[in-house]
This record gives sequence, C-alpha cells and structure tokens, in this order.
Amino acid sequence: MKQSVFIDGGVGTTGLEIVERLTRHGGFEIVRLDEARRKDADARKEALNDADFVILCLPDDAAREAVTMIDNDKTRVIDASTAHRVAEGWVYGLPELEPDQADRIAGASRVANPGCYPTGFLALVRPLIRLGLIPADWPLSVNATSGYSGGGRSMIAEFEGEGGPPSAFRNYGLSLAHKHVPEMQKHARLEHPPIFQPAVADTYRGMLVEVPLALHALPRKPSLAACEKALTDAYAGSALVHVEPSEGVSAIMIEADAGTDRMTLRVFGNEERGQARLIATLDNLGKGAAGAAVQNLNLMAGLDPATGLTL
Ligand SMILES: NC(=O)C1=CN([C@@H]2O[C@H](COP(=O)(O)OP(=O)(O)OC[C@H]3O[C@@H](n4cnc5c(N)ncnc54)[C@H](OP(=O)(O)O)[C@@H]3O)[C@@H](O)[C@H]2O)C=CC1
Ligand SMILES: CC(=O)N[C@@H](CCC(=O)OP(=O)(O)O)C(=O)O
Repeated sequence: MKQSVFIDGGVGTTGLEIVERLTRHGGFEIVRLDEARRKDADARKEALNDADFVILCLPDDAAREAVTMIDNDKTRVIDASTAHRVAEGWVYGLPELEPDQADRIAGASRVANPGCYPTGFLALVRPLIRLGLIPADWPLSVNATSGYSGGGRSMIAEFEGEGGPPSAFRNYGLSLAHKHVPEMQKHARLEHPPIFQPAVADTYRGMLVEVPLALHALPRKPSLAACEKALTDAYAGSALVHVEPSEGVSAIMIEADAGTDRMTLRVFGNEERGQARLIATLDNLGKGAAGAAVQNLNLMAGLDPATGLTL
C-alpha cells in the first residue's frame, strides 16, 4: 500500500506545485481536502493525524497551528513556511547544506523546508565558510531577484490583475528585517546577519541570488578557482545542485533554471582586482519550494531524492 501525503494548503501556489510533482511521481497517495472543508479545523485535524506525511503549504501562523493539531507520533511533517526554520527540534531541509544533512532529513519527523532565497545563499557560501575561506565573522551581503510567484496568491493577483504589473522590477526589504535573514545567518553559521537586498521582477517564476566577495580583503585571499573548486567539491554527488563554469558567459538570466527543480552555481569575477560574484539560479517554486519539499519527502521515505523532479 502506498504511503499517504496530506497537503495542507493544497490549492495555494506551492501546494499546487507539490501536487503536480507528486502526481508525476506516482509513489504516494495524495490527500487534499475539498473546497468546502479545506479550512475546517476538524477535517484538517483528522487528515493531519491520518497521514503518514504532511506537507504544510500555509502562512506561518496556520502552519504553527497545524503542528499543534498533530497528536500522534507517526505523522511526519515537512513545513514549507518560515515558521520552523530556526526552531529547536526541526531539521533544516536543505540536504546539500552539510555532508550529513541528507541523512538527518531522512531520519527526521519534523523538517523545515528552506526559504527560496536562503537556498541560493546557503549553497553559495556555506562550503566557503566551512573551509575557512570566508571567516564566520565576515560581513556578507546578498542581492537577489525573484519571480512574482514568490509572493504567493496575493502577489500573483497584484502582477496579473486588471491594471497590469505594478513594476518591471522593484526592490523591497529596505528595513533589512526580511524574514529569511535569521535562517541565512544560522545555517551559514555566520556571526552577523548578512545584508539582504531582495527584489521582484515581472516574470512568474525564477530566481537569481548573488553574493559579492572582496577576495583581496579576505584573510586567505582565495582565488576565483579556489572558490569554484570549493563549490564543485561540495556538490560533486548532488543530483539537484550543479556548479557550471563561468568562462565565456557574459550574463545570467533569471529564467536560467525556471521550470526545473535544479539549482546552478557559478563563480564570476576579476582575478586582478581580487573581486568575485557568486551567483545561483533556481526556480523559487522548484528547488526554492515545491521541488525541495518533494526532495525531502523522498529522502524521508527512503527513495531516490530526485524521484518526480525535473532536473
Ligand atoms: N511561493 C513561493 O515561491 C514560496 C512559498 N513558500 C511558503 O509556502 C507557504 C505557502 O505559500 P504560497 O503557496 O506561496 O501561498 P499561497 O497564498 O499561494 O497559498 C496559501 C494557501 O493556504 C491556504 N490557507 C491559509 N490559511 C489557511 C488555514 N488556516 N487552513 C487551511 N488553509 C489555509 C490559503 O487559502 P486562501 O487563499 O483561501 O486563504 C492558500 O490556498 C508560505 O508559508 C510561503 O511563505 C516557501 C517557499 C517559496
Ligand atoms: C517575491 C517575494 O515576495 N518573495 C517572498 C519569499 C517567498 C518565500 O520563499 O517564502 P518563504 O519564506 O516561505 O520561503 C518574500 O520575500 O517574502
């Protein structure tokens, strides 16, 4: 008999993307509540406790509430929201983060799916911090642009509404208090929060995440090749994260990995000037959300992590 997966918030932007991947996957029984019952507390409580796995695709408060409704030891949870990403007792669902992270996810009963921006940021910097090429007290910054589906149904309505898109490109997070900063700092193991400069573009899906680095100022003055090698070695066995050469590439498009569940990392820069631009591309709804949730579900169920995903 197939194991069951209840998708709470299954008609939202992320929920629908997960259903699409799991339908292609075919290995699980997908449980969703119909329109009349999808916000009914009793119906949700029953579904949350009946399922082998639950994927929460809800706003943060509703995700916290859903976890409190689970009163058995069997149901295993993947939370796609921000609610538990730095919480005690939860395993951070970025399997590529550390050499043992995939095993930790595989054995966990509570997994917090990472934010889309932190997925790119952490993949770019964590190997360099682990090797000591970037010190833990380094003042990092991260510039990133998302497709507008990153803002869920309300932002999709804003960009696709009658008046047309509000802007081709706009920045936000200007008070430097974006909800993704705590997980970036904690899981990169940085002493200070990075300066996070997000933006949203008039394209449905896709994401560019960029970390500028003054190599000449770093204590070990790593070369561009040393940075690229650190990333290549870190993701050598990964099905979803790839390091591509930068030679001959003069621009990176936000759409580069849109429509897939993969993430591509590149190291650009100017050796003479001792400056680097580390760049990740992903789909905010793919490796940034639904693809990551299905990857974690596969790991927890003991399956090949890429089953049902588009690479
Ligand atoms: N979009 C993205 O790229 C990413 C999103 N996430 C996270 O995933 C989660 C879902 O986001 P997203 O799919 O974009 O959001 P959406 O707004 O598109 O979907 C959220 C869904 O949850 C439903 N919902 C809200 N409250 C309740 C409740 N109490 N009980 C049951 N259902 C409820 C909503 O219904 P209704 O609309 O009727 O209120 C809606 O269908 C969020 O926490 C988000 O931060 C994570 C990574 C990336
Ligand atoms: C474009 C846009 O608005 N993006 C959202 C992040 C989407 C996302 O990743 O949400 P989670 O925190 O659940 O991961 C934002 O910046 O708040």
